[in-house]
Amino acid sequence: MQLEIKNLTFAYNKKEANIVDNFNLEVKKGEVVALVGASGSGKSTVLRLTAGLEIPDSGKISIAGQTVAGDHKFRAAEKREVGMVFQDYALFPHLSVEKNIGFGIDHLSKSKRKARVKELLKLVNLEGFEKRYPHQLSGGQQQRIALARTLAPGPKLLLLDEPFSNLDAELKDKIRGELNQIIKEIGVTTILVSHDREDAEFMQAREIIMN
Ligand SMILES: Nc1ncnc2c1ncn2[C@@H]1O[C@H](COP(=O)(O)OP(=O)(O)OP(=O)(O)O)[C@@H](O)[C@H]1O
Repeated sequence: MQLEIKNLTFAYNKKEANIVDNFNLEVKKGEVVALVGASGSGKSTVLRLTAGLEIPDSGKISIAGQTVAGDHKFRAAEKREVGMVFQDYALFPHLSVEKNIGFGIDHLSKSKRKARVKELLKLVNLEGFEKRYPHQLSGGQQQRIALARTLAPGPKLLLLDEPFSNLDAELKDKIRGELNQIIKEIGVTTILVSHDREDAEFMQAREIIMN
């Protein structure tokens, strides 16, 4: 299994009800899974726990066979090799596209990093955009750059939180198609959060209903 979640339980406020309560999930390598369900059902929280942005109250999370949370272990977010794209893309506004994408691969030599950035820009169909800044990009282009940045280090797991929520209907169809193609092309194991089941169908994802 690429991701294994066992009896995961978590509350933001420990005096209140659990937001995630005994949640279980197994995702195979290369699989695309969609967490769908009502607002407030804890979809984003499951992603945050998987990424290492929250500490579970109990239960266990394993990525590619290694325990990252539970059994008295906790691996920090930056050591999990998990890539997450947030709803608002969160590109660094003061950095060029090239530097945004290169952010997570600064362990590579300058020439290798440059080549990797080029490769990713090709993947997301934005060749030649290296020197642009986020404010010079459309919403859809920003989203693709955010995806390229997340994919740059070659994550074991790609987490997408409502990736289409900021896009108008027409753009949404286009982006969904492109995203689907990119994910399938590189075969990255993906968990997508959406309040819209149509997104899951479009991405040919296995649906997990949360409530
Ligand atoms: N940092 C936080 N502190 C306290 N409560 C929080 C925090 N983040 C989320 N919550 C609460 O936890 C619950 C689950 O939130 P979560 O974002 O996981 O749901 P969701 O299913 O992704 O919803 P949506 O579709 O609206 O994004 C909500 O009731 C929310 O108000």
